[in-house]
Amino acid sequence: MKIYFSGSIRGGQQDTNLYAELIQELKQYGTVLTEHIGSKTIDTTISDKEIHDRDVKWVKESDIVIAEVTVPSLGVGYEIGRAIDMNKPIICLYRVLNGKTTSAMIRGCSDLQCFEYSNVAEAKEILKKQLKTT
Ligand SMILES: O=c1[nH]c(=O)n([C@H]2C[C@H](O)[C@@H](COP(=O)(O)O)O2)cc1CO
Repeated sequence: MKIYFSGSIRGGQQDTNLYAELIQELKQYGTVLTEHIGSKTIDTTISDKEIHDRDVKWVKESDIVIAEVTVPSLGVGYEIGRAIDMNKPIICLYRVLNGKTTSAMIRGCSDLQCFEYSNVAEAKEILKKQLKTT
């Protein structure tokens, strides 16, 4: 199974270590196409167009998209929208921080599965349950 993991980069990298942990967990279920999202080092050798075209190609290739959407990110929202158009199964994970929840355009979308969690162990449990049945 090819997994497209989506998480904020330019939207803010405060959750990068959490993404790395989730990516590590996801590797037991398949190949994660986007391991770089779990690293704070941003690749400056490729252009924005190259990033965009590569990532859309990876979304197309993927069997499932898993997005951590706690940190609002234009890129993550865009990838989710493109994945919906491609009829991909999509799982969104988010935490409620300081009473702020995620966008209604994500939580209210019936084309994806959205789960709230509060710690990594809970996120791993959700992934285990969902990926066994996907
Ligand atoms: O350098 C990058 N590499 C990359 O793969 N992306 C993709 C993957 C992420 O899921 C998403 C993050 O978007 P943003 O940078 O707008 O937060 O976009 C985004 C950037 C920078 O926008």
